[in-house]
Amino acid sequence: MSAATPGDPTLELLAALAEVSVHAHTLPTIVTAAAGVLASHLPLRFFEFGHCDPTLSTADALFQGPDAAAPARVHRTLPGSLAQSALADGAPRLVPVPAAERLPDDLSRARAHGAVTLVALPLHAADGPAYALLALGPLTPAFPALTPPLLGALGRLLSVALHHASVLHRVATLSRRAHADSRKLRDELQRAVLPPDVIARSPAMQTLFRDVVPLLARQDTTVLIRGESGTGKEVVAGRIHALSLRAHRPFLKVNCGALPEQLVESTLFGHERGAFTGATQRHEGYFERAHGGTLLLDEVGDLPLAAQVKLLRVLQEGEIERVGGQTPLRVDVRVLAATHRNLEAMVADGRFRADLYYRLDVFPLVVPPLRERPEDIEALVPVILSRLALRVGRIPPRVTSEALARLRAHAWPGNVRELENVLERALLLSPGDTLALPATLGAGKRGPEVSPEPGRVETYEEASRRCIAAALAACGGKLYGPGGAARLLGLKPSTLQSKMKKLGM
Ligand SMILES: Nc1ncnc2c1ncn2[C@@H]1O[C@H](COP(=O)(O)OP(=O)(O)OP(=O)(O)O)[C@@H](O)[C@H]1O
Repeated sequence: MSAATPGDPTLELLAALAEVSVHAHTLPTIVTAAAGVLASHLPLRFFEFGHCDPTLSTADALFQGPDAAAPARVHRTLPGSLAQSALADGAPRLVPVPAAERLPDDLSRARAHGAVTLVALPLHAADGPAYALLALGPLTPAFPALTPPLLGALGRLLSVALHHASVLHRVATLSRRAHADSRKLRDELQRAVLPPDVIARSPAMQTLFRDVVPLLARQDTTVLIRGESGTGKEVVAGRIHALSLRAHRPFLKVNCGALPEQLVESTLFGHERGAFTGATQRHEGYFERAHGGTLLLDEVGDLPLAAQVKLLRVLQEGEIERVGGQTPLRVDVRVLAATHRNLEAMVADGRFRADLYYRLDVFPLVVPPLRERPEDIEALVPVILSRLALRVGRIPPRVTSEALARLRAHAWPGNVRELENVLERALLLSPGDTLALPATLGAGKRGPEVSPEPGRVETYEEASRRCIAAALAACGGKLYGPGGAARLLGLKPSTLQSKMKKLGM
């Protein structure tokens, strides 16, 4: 600095470099700005600039500065031996390049017009010592203006700029990492945290909801959700949709078992006006309405064979044809299918198409029956009671440990839906603040058979429920076919089904 006097061009040069150190935020911008300042204040016709880490041992590594964004040109062009000698004693200095030194093309061209000199400046960067190297050439009479004090001041200014750059670089890296971490955490949280009304306390359900469902949600494959009636297959399907990229698009559910046979196709695929008597207007089916989203085909085993063929075509080709329509329509729908039936047996009987079965069964998923996860019963009871009580404007009643033990001991052939029904009845029977369970929960007891209280005659409904539940429990929940509850009770499958519906089982 001693070389500078007010009005001196050297002072102006330092002031301009000070500006650089304040405003430049990355090493390349420091380099470019400093180079611009030097070029405008010193009549140099050529120079290059870079910084390097003297702790790296080989000459090549010497030019690989700690910042990957450092100007590559210097890294490539300055011979390592030359740079090492320029940086040898750690003091700011000018090193004339010997005439015999082999130089890269660009510096050789510069040397054709005069000598080339290196300027070595020790810098103090945030992450340890570094050096700035300037290759100057060809020299002009102004060159001696780069005196050692000026070089020292230049080095200090560049150190400050480099320090800023390095701190900013770290802040930017940390902020990028923090962003990525928070995104990851949010995703994990979304996966791990279930909505409060979805219960998964048992290990089996935790694995299902925390591991399997998020994994399936990320794919766009068909999933076949299996499990006894009322186990929560629709709840699982809803979570798959909610965690998928289709979450902001529709999630529709159609119960294939509840559709009148002659309307199955038009309900699923739509129909054109006049396609059949009564088709007074064009109608969009479930597939069209679910476009972009997810469609749950509940009770897929109940689809008539004709509709099965059409469904297979949609799954394979992504196209539907409205009933009475001529042109296929492209639809983008993720299909989830659910069933409580034994589809393998139905395929063997010819009631379900084998090709459709294999197409649906891409990823089979089984929701275990409630009797296999008593921990969930305990957690479900307060959630269901709160929901039911809220509906009728009551405070949820207290559940005694005896009541809970009874609920845990029951076999729940109708699973969570049956638990909901029992609790609804119990709530009606409990005007006070303690839940009173009905004398019989149903016939699906795991423990010793509990008969109605002595002296009380069972109602017809209670007896039917107990009888059906016992048959279902004996058949492991299987309704139809050999070893099914219908055969055991001597009923037609459709009769058993309608009785169960009537009883809310
Ligand atoms: N894990 C759960 N947490 C809270 N409620 C549940 C859970 N599983 C099921 N339920 C409730 O139980 C009832 C039946 O569930 P859902 O309709 O999903 O069963 P499903 O297996 O699809 O039945 P179906 O075979 O009759 O179609 C619903 O009211 C649902 O909200």
